[in-house]
Amino acid sequence: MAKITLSNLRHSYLPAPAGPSDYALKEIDLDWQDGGAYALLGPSGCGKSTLLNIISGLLTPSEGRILFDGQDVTDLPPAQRNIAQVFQFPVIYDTMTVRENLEFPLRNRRVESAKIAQRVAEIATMLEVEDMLDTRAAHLSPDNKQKISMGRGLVRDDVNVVMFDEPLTVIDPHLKWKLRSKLKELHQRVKATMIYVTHDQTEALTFADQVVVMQDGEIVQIGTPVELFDRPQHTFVGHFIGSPGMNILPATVTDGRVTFEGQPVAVEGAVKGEGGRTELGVRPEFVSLSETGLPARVSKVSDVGRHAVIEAMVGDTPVKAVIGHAEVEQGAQVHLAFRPDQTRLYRDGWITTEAMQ
Ligand SMILES: Nc1ncnc2c1ncn2[C@@H]1O[C@H](COP(=O)(O)OP(=O)(O)OP(=O)(O)O)[C@@H](O)[C@H]1O
Repeated sequence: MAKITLSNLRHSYLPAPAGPSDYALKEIDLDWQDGGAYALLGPSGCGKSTLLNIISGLLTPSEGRILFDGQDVTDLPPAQRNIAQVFQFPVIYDTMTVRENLEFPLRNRRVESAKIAQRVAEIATMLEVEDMLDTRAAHLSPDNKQKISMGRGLVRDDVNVVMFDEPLTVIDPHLKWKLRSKLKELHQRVKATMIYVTHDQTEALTFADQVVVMQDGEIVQIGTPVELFDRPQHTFVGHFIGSPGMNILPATVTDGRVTFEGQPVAVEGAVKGEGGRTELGVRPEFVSLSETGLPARVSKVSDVGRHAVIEAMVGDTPVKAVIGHAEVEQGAQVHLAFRPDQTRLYRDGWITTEAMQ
């Protein structure tokens, strides 16, 4: 396994890019540590596949270098990069048995028979497919085919990185959670550097120790799932992660004091900088109903199992709050309180409050 360094990477699909908007990847500097479990998370079109293809060598970046353990591989073709990839759709040979499919990447590398048998047995146990080893792959369900496809990606222990590109796309929804946690467990056992590409926050947060969040060709934050939830560095991360996402509310700052819809709001710490577009960020989990606070009218109540999500209008701005059952009805006049240590200020999208000590 290897540490992977992306240095000053930029990529445009246009022959003569003029400005930043012509770049599918704007400026990427990033180290993927040896043995780490990473997710690359972002909406469709943000540049995930472009970045993955640059790492695997299918695409040469317009600018910048890729290093594996300090060695420049930018000009190496995919076959010489020693990478295993698992794609959205299963890549297996239908005419072979499950065992032969798992053996294939090792036979291709002329690994000795005893080692192949041992490795295939290990992977089959981890994936819980021992009882299918002699079944012809054509007879497997789509879920099991994808499991075997993952097994083929994991069976070699000499690859630099294993990359998963939206691997749960074909998996039945009720089996997704099972495979999600299985993959996490596999990482803990195999200890390979793994990069998991997805637009699904649940998949990213379940699998990864570090999540790399991308938007519009840029990395907006790298952090643990808890860090991304607790203190989003950018409004995009706040909004994209969480269900529902963070409330991002227009705010005014005068002499370091913050107001929202004409009312003062306490934020987590001192406000830095000045000018630009200022917004408050507070997660619905930290908005509560209170005796005093921002006057609001409840416009929507959705019961979502263990709690309810309400939307309440403060002036012209909707604010979401997670509250207990039946605390309030649609149309009710209420007051909202934001928990100050969980209320952040953003300037032009980026966090601008100092964290509370
Ligand atoms: N071969 C190509 N030629 C021109 N533009 C491309 C090409 N491939 C991707 N793009 C553009 O580059 C940007 C990033 O696309 P990319 O496929 O990397 O995003 P993504 O995050 O992987 O999206 P998805 O999840 O939909 O695959 C998009 O604006 C896309 O339209």
